Amino acid sequence: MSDIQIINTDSNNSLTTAIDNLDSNEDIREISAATSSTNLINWGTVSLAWENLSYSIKNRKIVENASGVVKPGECMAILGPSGAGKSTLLDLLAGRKDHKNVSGQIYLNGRPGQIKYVSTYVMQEDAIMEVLTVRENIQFAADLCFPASYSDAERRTRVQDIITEFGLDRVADSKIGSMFIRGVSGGEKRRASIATQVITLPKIIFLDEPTTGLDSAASYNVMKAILQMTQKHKLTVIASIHQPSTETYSLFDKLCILGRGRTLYLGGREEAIRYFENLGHKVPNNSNPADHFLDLINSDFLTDKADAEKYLSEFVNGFEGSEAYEVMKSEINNLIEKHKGDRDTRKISSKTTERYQQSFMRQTYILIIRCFKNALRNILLFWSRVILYVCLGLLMGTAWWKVGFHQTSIFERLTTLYFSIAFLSFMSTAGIPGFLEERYLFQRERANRFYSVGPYVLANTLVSIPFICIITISFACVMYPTVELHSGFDRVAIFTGILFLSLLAAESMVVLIASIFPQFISALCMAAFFNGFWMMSAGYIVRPPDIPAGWKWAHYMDYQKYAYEAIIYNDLSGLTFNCEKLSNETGGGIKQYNCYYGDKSGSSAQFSGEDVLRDLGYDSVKIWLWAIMLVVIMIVCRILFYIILRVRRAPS
Ligand SMILES: Nc1ncnc2c1ncn2[C@@H]1O[C@H](COP(=O)(O)OP(=O)(O)OP(=O)(O)O)[C@@H](O)[C@H]1O
Repeated sequence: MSDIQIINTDSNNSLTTAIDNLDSNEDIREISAATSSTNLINWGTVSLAWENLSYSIKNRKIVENASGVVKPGECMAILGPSGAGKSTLLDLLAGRKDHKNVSGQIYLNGRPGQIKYVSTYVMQEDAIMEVLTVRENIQFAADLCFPASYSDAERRTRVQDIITEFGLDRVADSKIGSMFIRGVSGGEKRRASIATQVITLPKIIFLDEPTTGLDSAASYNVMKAILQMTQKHKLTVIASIHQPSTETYSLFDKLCILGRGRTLYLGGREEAIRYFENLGHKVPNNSNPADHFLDLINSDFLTDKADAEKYLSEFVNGFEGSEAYEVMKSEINNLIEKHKGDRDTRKISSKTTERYQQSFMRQTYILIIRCFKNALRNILLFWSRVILYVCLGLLMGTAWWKVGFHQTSIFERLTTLYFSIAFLSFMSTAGIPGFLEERYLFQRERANRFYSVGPYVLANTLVSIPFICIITISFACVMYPTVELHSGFDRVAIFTGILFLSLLAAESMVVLIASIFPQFISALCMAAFFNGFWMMSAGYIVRPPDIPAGWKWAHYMDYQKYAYEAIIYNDLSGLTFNCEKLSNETGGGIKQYNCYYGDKSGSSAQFSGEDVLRDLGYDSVKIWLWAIMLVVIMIVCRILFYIILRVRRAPS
């Protein structure tokens, strides 16, 4: 019987299964559900072993013939010089590499298995919301990934426990901190980030360089917290690490030392000193053993390639002929032998087959609360835009102060309205940094199966609505009365409503672009490019009849066209404009008035807004239909956003 015990949380019936023979997707899905829902529960322990693991790219062996074992309660460090293959080995063990380039075996409790369903991979970069407190971040993670059967009190207790385990009590209610808010220290931030990702106590934890960027004291505290958790909960932990200090090094139980993808040593940390001493490389007194090993095996600076190969091969051969190697091999064999008779014992109850802990609606609700808090506190996301738009409203108000009803005001009205749509839409790009930060967190949490794409997209969409509403109203309140556009509640309401829908469409387009181009500069460039493109085809810079036939499609796809035409129609219809007076005399063919629109015979002193709309070709605009078009464009962008997130995986 396997060590892996899965408890059915819904029925409280104990089910036992082995994580093996998971050939069909159905099985994988079931195990995934069961394991993630029971990580916190009495689930047994998992040992990880690998044999003859190799990984090649373009005929180059990045990891070669690696074998090893890590048992529950052990914390192993993967050490090696830069480019030795530490991250690659970690990724291989975590099942994050393309199978077609991988050979060898990975065993969970001595049996082949699907590792990603019993493990968590903690990446180097912090994945945490900077404007939330340490406790809020951990609490949201707990709300998302604990089984629904857990009460609020149980979740809070577990959150407090992990805060204490990671030594974060003192800063539990401090914000993480961003460029605008002074927050916790780098080490505390790293610990909080790790805590949010391992709160379910996955049986195996992979950490990619968890101490990168931290000073030695902070690194020590991070590793100590991880080690305490490893021992307390009998977890299996593997971390790649770059030059640990003596104190940090002393926390590891095991070492795997790599050189150019080959295993130069794998075994106990303390035994490593004796092992290298036997090879004639005694660790000098009062020196850091990790530094000594790394100096010893670093062949990068041997100019002759053959010499470097020979030098490393001596270590590889030395290890393969050593007692440490025999111990490792017999540990792997014992595990395989012990679990030889294990069979996939039972089908897991259908009640445990949900992939996520919370229902779709509950995931959406939790994410809405979190996104809302983030948007409320994250100055970059919306508030910077509110300030910007109010300033812009003031600027426009002073530039086009009370435009009036002379025919020359028509040009000013068209320009003001076009500028309102085009520039405000353009400024949606200000939300890119905040969105990218949130997207990064989404990728990490999705990879750890906290929630699915649908709830995230829905939460992101719904939360943007009230904030864009605030932005639109604050701009309209300043600009509309100062420019003195068409008065009346209904006119103001239509202007604000159309601007609001246009900004929603612009926002949807920006998040879509940023999801396709997730690096800040490329997202910014592409968003600017598309905004420029829509500005050009909206019908103001190039009048609709003059748009070349080959570009007509862009005009009809352009959300700015619908917004611009709708607010022009809203403003001009029902108004009367005065023509330029040329002469007081009448008769004899003398032109009394010069009218830009309407009756141009010279006898008419005024023309209507409808005349202007007809001349410009906007007389067939239907405001409600154009508003629907804006909603359709927004929905299409959001659906594409969903599809992009679904098909795009987090970079490994
Ligand atoms: N996808 C890839 N294509 C080509 N070469 C790769 C790829 N992935 C890794 N490598 C190469 O494999 C070697 C090992 O890379 P890896 O990132 O695992 O090393 P590392 O020990 O983690 O290095 P560092 O400590 O500098 O992060 C490097 O020489 C790297 O250039």
